[in-house]
Amino acid sequence: MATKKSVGSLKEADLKGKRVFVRVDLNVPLDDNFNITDDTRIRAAVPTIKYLIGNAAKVILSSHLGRPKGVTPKYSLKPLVPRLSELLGLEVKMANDCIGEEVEKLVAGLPEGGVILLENVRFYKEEEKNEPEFAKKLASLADLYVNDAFGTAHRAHASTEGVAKYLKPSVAGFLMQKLILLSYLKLLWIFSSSILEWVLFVSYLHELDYLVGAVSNPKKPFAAIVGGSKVSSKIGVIESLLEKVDVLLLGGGMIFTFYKAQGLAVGSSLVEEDKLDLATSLLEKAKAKGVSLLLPSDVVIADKFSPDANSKIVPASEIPDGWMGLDIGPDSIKTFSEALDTTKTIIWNGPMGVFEFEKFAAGTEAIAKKLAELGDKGVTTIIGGGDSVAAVEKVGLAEKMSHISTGGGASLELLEGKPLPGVLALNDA
Ligand SMILES: Nc1ncnc2c1ncn2[C@@H]1O[C@H](COP(=O)(O)OP(=O)(O)O)[C@@H](O)[C@H]1O
Ligand SMILES: O=C(OP(=O)(O)O)[C@H](O)COP(=O)(O)O
Repeated sequence: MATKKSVGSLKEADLKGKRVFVRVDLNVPLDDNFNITDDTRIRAAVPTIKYLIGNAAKVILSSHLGRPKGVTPKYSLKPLVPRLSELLGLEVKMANDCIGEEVEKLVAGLPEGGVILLENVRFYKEEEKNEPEFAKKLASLADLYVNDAFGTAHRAHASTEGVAKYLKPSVAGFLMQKLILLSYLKLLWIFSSSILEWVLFVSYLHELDYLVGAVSNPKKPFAAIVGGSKVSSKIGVIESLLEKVDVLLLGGGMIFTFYKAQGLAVGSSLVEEDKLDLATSLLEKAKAKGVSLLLPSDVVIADKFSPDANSKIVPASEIPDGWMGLDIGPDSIKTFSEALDTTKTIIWNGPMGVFEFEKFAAGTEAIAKKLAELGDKGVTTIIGGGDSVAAVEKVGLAEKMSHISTGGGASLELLEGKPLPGVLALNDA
């Protein structure tokens, strides 16, 4: 990092009349009627966009939503336009595509201070493959590049990484700038011999100190809670978490791969078959390291993936064929709560269950309440991830947490010490 500082930051860029390609992470949760159930990520993108509008730039917003395979109306970004327009105080224009002639015409007609939102960039498979020709097409729409998509900073995709090669300057937005400062602070912590320098720096940037503390010097015991459904993306992170944490609680869709690796039946629960060996080795590693790795002892199972499914609570070892685990059970909530009672720092990514369905929300809500209660007692609590933050917002406890991060996988990879491609690609990184 910090190799090409001369090109400058967003504050130094000449913006008047310039077309700016802004990658944001607007991957927000939507319900079945396309209502936004949590707008945290939209709100987090607003300061950068408002700054660009205020400096007479022509703003071209790009984001993904979900993981579509090709053009899928369900994953259109259109439902976000009203909320985005409301937050920005102007009418955001929606493009029907993210590249091509029609988009070029829309961009050409953009007034200074105007904003268009491109359609879901993942409608093109070239996005995730980071294909140079696709990145060039995105780049051709603009004069400069701003990346403010912290939640997607761990992905080397065309709109998060590739495009930076063809658009100069390419700089961080304000949300991402926090991240770059964070990386700097990490190095400072490692190399600084002056505690005073460190204390001064951290107090100056106090909004970062929770994450910095968690990354470099957590108050111990340190616990991580990992759940959610992105098992293949996140199971690998557990290996490095085992180097850092004293307690590791697993929930959500993550657990069934571990159960299966132990020879338990998991019915039709979410399982990553090719991660069974990894799960076994993680259990062994936890034991060897003396990390208290807890899997739920009971689960709430359902006969279908639906809010009105029949449900029952069973021991983890008794999931029948045809049933799937959609939440952690009451005994597990109790055990997890007790394990958290003695900790001083907690980082949480991934809901404990399918909290979007009331029948399977109890585990996530109980853990959110536990963190809020511990936060009141001085424990540092950090929540990251689109759905995890949505869950905590849903129960009205976001304000109680020490730090809310828009990134789940990105925060975990940061904690792992991995360089994030979306940050490295920038001129000011
Ligand atoms: N047991 C489970 N089976 C399937 N999906 C689950 C399970 N538990 C939680 N989930 C789902 O995980 C999703 C969130 O996962 P993820 O994207 O990894 O979290 P985040 O967005 O916080 O990083 C939620 O939509 C939730 O419904
Ligand atoms: O929601 C996201 O990450 P998260 O679920 O880890 O918080 C980001 O938008 C990245 O999405 P991806 O994991 O489909 O690349």
